Amino acid sequence: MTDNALQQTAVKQPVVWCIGGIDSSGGAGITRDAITLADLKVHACVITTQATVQSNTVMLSKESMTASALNQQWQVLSESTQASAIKIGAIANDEQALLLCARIQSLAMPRPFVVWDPVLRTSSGGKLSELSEPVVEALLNTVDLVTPNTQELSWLTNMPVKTDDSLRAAAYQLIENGAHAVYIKGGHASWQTQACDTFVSPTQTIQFTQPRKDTGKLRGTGCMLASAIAAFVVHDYCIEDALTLANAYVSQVRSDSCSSSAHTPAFGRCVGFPRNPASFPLVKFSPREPLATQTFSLDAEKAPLPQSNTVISPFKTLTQTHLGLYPVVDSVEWIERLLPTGTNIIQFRVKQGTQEDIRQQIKEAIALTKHTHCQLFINDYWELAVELGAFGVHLGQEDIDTADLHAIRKAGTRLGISTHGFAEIQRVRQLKPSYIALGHIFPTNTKEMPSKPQGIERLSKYVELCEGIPTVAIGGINLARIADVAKTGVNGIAVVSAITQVDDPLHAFYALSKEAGFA
Ligand SMILES: Cc1ncc(COP(=O)(O)OP(=O)(O)O)c(N)n1
Ligand SMILES: Cc1nc(C(=O)O)sc1CCOP(=O)(O)O
Ligand SMILES: [Mg+2]
Repeated sequence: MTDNALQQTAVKQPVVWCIGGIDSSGGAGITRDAITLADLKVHACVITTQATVQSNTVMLSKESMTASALNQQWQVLSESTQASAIKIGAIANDEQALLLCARIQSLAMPRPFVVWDPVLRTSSGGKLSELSEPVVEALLNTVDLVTPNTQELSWLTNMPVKTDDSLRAAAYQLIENGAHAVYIKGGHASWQTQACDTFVSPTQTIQFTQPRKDTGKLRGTGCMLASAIAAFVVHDYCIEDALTLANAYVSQVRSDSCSSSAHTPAFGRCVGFPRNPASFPLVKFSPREPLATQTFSLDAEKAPLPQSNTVISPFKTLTQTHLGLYPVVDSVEWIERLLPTGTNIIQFRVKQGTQEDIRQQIKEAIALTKHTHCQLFINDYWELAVELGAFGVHLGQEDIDTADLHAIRKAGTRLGISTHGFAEIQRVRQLKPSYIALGHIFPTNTKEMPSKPQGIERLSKYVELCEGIPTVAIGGINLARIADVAKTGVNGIAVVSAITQVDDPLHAFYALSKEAGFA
């Protein structure tokens, strides 16, 4: 590659500024950050806080930058590049920290996302940071996310972190102290049987669980994680997905480094975008509870705890997994009208009406489809669907917090669940539903969506991740877009307006099916 071509590649990629120490052994610090970012198609610019002399087992010495040298590096960078995100690692002292706080606060709004990995010690045993309490607080108030391990969490809060309860209390304390969000790495939490990372923000708690893996000699996994989070944020993933992907990325590098001897173990290798479903964590969402009322003992069936070794029996499978076009309609008349197309699946999605009226309509819909091969899913009304013996029920993310999933499974009612990204997929994969819906792929006028449209590239990755569970794409799919959607390998394509808002719905059904290659 010519210098010119190299420069062009770099310019096209988003830029993350990495601020931290140099590890002369090459396993951690800003070297690790730059390698991770390059692996995830992000260009790293670096600002050095200190130069450390260390091997893989021991730290010999360190030399900190003066605040003025740090300032000069910042100045030079800000004149030549714009940071899409900033990743901070080891900060040597209060002077450096206060300078960084001031510089970050002076950035124009909207500021880039800032993640601080508060490295206290190196894995080779050396102390890297001497920060006073008020300065730690100033940093916590400035950055968007802080990613301590349990020892660093204890240092940041001055609280013991030795159990799940004390970990949660310390995380909540950090939020009370002004941190915007915290992601605690569970690798050092020796009391846990699984490796459970915990994200806490003022509004929610998310747990990411993996089986514990022998880390081998791999170093710099904390730097890797925080850099990967920054990379996925600048690639425009929502924070929940960026955390899920970063967790999966580190797990994939770990597995690779344990299974292969063709490289230096402390370095690991580049593995690229995480694609192996086995590397993804189980994800559990819960609202953040007030400190005083924490219980954490949620009903295991309503909100299953992420235990990667728990055996959950699957929901009843579909009778045909080749779903084809999946009309989503709001009346019995629509079902009657579309049944002659021979559709394999249809959804009754009604948002208005009294309970009695809806019960009557569901009864009629079931009667209409009973002796056909059409698989009828009832949206939202899971109790009526179970009671009246519908083929299946379709539920959204909020619904599965409250629905009695055990009752649905016991009744043999199939279950389809909506998802909108990697974190939600990892939340529901463990429930083993009859299908997973992936939305919304394109902008839609049918429903107000809080999430962004996913696009075809992400859809392909979601389909891969759902391995073994049938998938359905939904959202803004029409005749012009359906062929690209079908190429991703989804089992079904759900449409509302492309059938119900056109002059000739039957013709639209056949045309869409043909274009998708279903007919
Ligand atoms: C196939 C399919 N996918 C997604 C949805 C959306 O379901 P939900 O999140 O429950 O939202 P509402 O449809 O209830 O507004 C769906 N219905 N079908
Ligand atoms: C009901 C619904 N759920 C979505 C999701 O992403 O969960 S998108 C959507 C609307 C789909 O309608 P149309 O085909 O007209 O765009
Ligand atoms: Mg619903």
